[in-house]
Amino acid sequence: MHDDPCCSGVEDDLALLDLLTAPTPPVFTGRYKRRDSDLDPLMLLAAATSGPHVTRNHYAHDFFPGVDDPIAEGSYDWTRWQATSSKDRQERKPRLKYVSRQAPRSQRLGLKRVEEDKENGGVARELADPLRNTENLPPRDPQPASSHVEVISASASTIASSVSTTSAAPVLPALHLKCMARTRVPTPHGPVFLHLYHNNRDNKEHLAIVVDPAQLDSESPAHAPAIRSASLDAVWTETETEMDRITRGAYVGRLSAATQKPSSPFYVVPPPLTPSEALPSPLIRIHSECFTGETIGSMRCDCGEQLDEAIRQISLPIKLPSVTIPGRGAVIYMRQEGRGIGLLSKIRAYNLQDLGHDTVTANLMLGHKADERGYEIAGAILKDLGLGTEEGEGVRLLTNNPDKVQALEHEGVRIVERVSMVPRSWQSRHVDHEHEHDDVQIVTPGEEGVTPKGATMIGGGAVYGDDLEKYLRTKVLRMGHMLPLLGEDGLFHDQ
Ligand SMILES: Nc1nc2c(ncn2[C@@H]2O[C@H](COP(=O)(O)OP(=O)(O)OP(=O)(O)O)[C@@H](O)[C@H]2O)c(=O)[nH]1
Repeated sequence: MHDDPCCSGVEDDLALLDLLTAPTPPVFTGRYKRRDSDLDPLMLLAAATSGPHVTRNHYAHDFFPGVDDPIAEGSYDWTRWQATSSKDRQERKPRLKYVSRQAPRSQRLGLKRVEEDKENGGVARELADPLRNTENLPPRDPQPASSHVEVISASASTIASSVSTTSAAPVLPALHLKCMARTRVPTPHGPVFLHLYHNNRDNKEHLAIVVDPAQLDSESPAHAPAIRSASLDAVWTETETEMDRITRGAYVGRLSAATQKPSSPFYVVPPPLTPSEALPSPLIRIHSECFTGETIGSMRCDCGEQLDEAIRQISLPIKLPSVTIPGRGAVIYMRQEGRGIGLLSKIRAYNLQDLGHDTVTANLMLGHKADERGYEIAGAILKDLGLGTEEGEGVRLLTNNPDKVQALEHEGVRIVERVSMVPRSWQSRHVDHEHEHDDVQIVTPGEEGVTPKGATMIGGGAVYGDDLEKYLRTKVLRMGHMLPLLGEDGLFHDQ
């Protein structure tokens, strides 16, 4: 052993390496005292036995290009070794570069996707591709979380709008859906019941905004059937308490510190006072999420206004020959941002629209369909609320979109009437679209002084502007929305 601490360290390492790599296993004699060295003997051993590509942290990369790969830039091929002067060496200093032996991430993901596509008949790609999937969330487990979950299966498979191309529909698990909670929310148009749904299909929390203020008055007899969620009112577990039911919203009447009456699945709803044929069917809107229009008041679209207008119209009192009853219906709020393409793609589409393309072309340029929404979940929510069922009342649907009517009918929703959603900025120049029923009249709030004109979203009132005009015209001209356009001649033209 050397006395020089520097040399003795290296020699110790080499001796240890020799010993560890010897054909017969080493026997520790206690001659090598433990110390911290610059060279970790275990790393040396790992490097010597596992090949040049193994480093402490990287199992698929070389920071120093492999000596066994003469082609790699910077590597050293000893068979070609020639003595060079120190001047030459300085000129040809090898550049050490980071070299990865993995294919680029995009290529590896691409390959993985092709394999998944083969295995799943194309479904995996649709669900896993982060640029196509709306929220970058993984699909949920197709099985319900627990066996006691009350489920509602929808009647038919998802269909996209008729604007969609005819590619093969992915095979999806049967839809299971459940209302997890409900609560009263006061709004400028009156109280509503907000229902939150979970389902096994898309990992999103879809909502139902139920307008049925008559339910808050549990003392007076009801004139119309209550709009309640069957899955919420069901018994979830044998051990659930009244407080469990009340907390999740399964109660009747209005909650207060003094009144807490849980609903019961065995509770028989008293028959309505008014015969069903005299009642107008509940007014329904299937609304798609629009962060820009509803939250930051974007004037590129009328989505915020439409949401507000729908709640306002549904909340209007209904005047029957002998009595005026509160408005009733629901907005089913679907988390299908950007007509199903997601917020990220919608933001990109807006930039393409600023370049001069319309809303349909911008979607197509991004590799999306003009409309990627499905209505199976919306249909199942309506069914859970007892709306639009074959055996119950039909519904009146607030929309201009013929595809939506068709898609909902395909899901088994009984639509007895379509009610137009005329943009507020167009209302003054259009003929009055007020709904007329033989002896039923919707009370206009201005007349009664009940509620101010619906204007609750950011910016309030009517949305207007060039961007919106272009958007609305495209919906009429390219997506077949059923609204008359005002021509340059000053006349309305049905498209
Ligand atoms: N991709 C895309 N989506 C948009 C654009 N503007 C609004 N949206 C989305 O469109 C959805 C609302 O769709 P609308 O066409 O207004 O309504 P609709 O449901 O088809 O028809 P109506 O029932 O008549 O209102 C929301 O999800 C918005 O986020 C846009 O320029 N591009």
